[in-house]
Amino acid sequence: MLSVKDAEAIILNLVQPLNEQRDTEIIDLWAASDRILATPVTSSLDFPHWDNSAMDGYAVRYEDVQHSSSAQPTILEVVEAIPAGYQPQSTIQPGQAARIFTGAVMPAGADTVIMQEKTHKEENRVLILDAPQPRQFVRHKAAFYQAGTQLLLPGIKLNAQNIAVLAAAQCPQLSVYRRPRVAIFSTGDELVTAEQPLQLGQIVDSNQYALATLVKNSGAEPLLLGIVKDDPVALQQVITYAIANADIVISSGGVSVGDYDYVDKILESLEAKIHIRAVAMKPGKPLTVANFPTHNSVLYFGLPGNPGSALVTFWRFVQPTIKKLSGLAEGGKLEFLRVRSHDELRSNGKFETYIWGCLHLIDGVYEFYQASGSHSSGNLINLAQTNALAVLPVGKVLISPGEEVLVLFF
Ligand SMILES: Nc1nc2c(c(=O)[nH]1)N[C@H]1C(S)=C(S)[C@@H](COP(=O)(O)OP(=O)(O)OC[C@H]3O[C@@H](n4cnc5c(N)ncnc54)[C@H](O)[C@@H]3O)O[C@H]1N2
Ligand code: MOO
Ligand SMILES: [Mg+2]
Repeated sequence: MLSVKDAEAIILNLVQPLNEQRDTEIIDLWAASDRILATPVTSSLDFPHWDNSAMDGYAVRYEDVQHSSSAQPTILEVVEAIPAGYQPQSTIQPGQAARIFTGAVMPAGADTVIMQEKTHKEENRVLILDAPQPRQFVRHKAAFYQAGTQLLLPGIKLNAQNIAVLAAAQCPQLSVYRRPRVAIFSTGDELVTAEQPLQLGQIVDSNQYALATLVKNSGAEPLLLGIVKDDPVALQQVITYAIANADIVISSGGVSVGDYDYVDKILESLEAKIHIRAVAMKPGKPLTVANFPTHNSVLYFGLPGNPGSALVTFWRFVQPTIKKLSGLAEGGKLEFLRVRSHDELRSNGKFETYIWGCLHLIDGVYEFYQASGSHSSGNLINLAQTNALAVLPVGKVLISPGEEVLVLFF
């Protein structure tokens, strides 16, 4: 059976990232949070835009004040006050200073700022009580960034820092990748919505709620196609619609070997190329991944129906796919943390085993706590309030308390 690593490589190889020419939209900077920048940004502004003061104090000529001390202060004439936001009016001559405030433009002639605490003011004169370093407390024009050079690279996620830089560079509108569209539906005659009364044998379609949330959290747009009966005609209709209207299609259920598990058969009837039918992992063994000759860039994930299996396969395979597809420069590689396990973790050693639980910060160090209760992939309940999956590779049957384990943090 295919290993998780090989399955991941096959899947990521099938992903065709959004196109930087076609798949973009212009948005307002106020709406940019978590979007992915599609084009490089340069600015015609230098940062700082002009030499300015880093302190409240006095702008002086270094050569005037270089030998100052509290015993022998230098006395300078204060010729003007320059608050932030105002243009200096004078050129500082030998023996002169300007009162200046943090962020205010340095006046011509001055090259150094003395902080207020090292001075003593007497009417229109100031006593400099300390010898400064040359050019101290001046933030020089273009010291942080030079106009015309690369400011931001495409493929970055727009967080608060990046958005602040774009605002400062006066980019009120910008080009970002469109959000990937992800169609989601659930299969099964036993499924009802959260509002419907339950008859014996029925179960709420919780997967669709979970998957919609995960899709949104991954920066994509869910297209919810509801519950589809275990009926080949209905399944064929919904899959045909989904592949024509989405970048990724996710179904849950119907991918095992039961008489009513139709997904693979319908995909074959639609001439899909099925790249993966099962993966050596637990939970999540019956996983189907396919694409279509007619809709070459659309990827189909038939996730197993058990709630634990659907979530684990999403985290392990679908989330990195969405990331890579969405234009993120860092692509889709998952990052695992190496942490200490608080609990004993067990596997049968035959499959790569994913155990859900919580990462807790203990004295500044993450530790993994296995969720209590059944780890059956049919048990949804103890997945609540978890934030991590511990991974036991094939062949590893036991992680003892205190031993290190690789963990996927979500
Ligand atoms: N003979 C075998 N039987 C099974 C095997 C196997 O290898 N041989 N694999 C088991 C494993 S492992 C899994 S995982 C499941 C996968 O089953 P399917 O993908 O075919 O899913 P269903 O049969 O439709 O449902 C399984 C289970 O999950 C519940 N379910 C389905 N959809 C939802 C949903 N949207 N929300 C909540 N719960 C859902 C469904 O009621 C079933 O209980 O196959 C095993 N069998
Ligand atoms: O592989 Mo299944 O996902 O263990 O229940
Ligand atoms: Mg089944």
